[in-house]
Amino acid sequence: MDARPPLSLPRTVALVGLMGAGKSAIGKRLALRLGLPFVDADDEIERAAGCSIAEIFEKYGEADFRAGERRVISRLLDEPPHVLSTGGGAYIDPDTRDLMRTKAVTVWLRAELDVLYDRVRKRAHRPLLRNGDPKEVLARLMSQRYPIYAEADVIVDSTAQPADRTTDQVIEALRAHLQPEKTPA
Ligand SMILES: Nc1ncnc2c1ncn2[C@@H]1O[C@H](COP(=O)(O)OP(=O)(O)O)[C@@H](O)[C@H]1O
Ligand SMILES: O=C(O)C1=C[C@@H](OP(=O)(O)O)[C@@H](O)[C@H](O)C1
Ligand SMILES: [Mg+2]
Repeated sequence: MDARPPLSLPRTVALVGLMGAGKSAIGKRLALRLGLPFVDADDEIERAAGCSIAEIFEKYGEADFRAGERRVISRLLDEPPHVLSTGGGAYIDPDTRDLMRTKAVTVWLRAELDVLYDRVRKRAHRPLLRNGDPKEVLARLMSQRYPIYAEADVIVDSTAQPADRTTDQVIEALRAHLQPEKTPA
């Protein structure tokens, strides 16, 4: 039993990381545990566009998707504190990253290539993984994006362990970041 007071969040917690890191899955669990609303930015983009992310990429291309993503995330970051799972490229866009830096506590769910691949290979809805070998695409994106995700406020490893355990680790890492004086060394 944890006798410490519940973690209170002054700002939205935004989860970042590559496709398959578990941003959506861990985000839902984290919101439940913290008693906060959960929002998946990708769902909000689909709702605003009236079509799927794959269709947005097909019809308008990635640049238009990023512009829509920026608008939606900007709107969400002006709402009261919640848990926000973002799509893997959101934090890579410099303007969206600036918004998230200013208005959210950012958490990078860092995962190894085999873990990511094992999670994404079962589903085909991610447009960036449809062109070429998905494992090679993920490896390339890791080398491009990991130095940028590393700028997040908090970093937690998303391993093959149960998702609830990773959620516990996110909560501990947030506590250490937000209330360092109350966290035992
Ligand atoms: N330990 C785990 N942590 C996070 N996700 C997991 C785990 N084990 C299996 N998964 C599954 O991996 C898949 C990819 O996760 P998802 O949350 O969609 O990632 P993202 O939003 O970062 O792309 C989901 O179907 C999720 O249920
Ligand atoms: O990495 C990316 O650029 C993308 C990740 C996806 O979200 P998930 O990371 O939740 O799969 C989604 O936003 C879109 O397909 C683009
Ligand atoms: Mg997701």
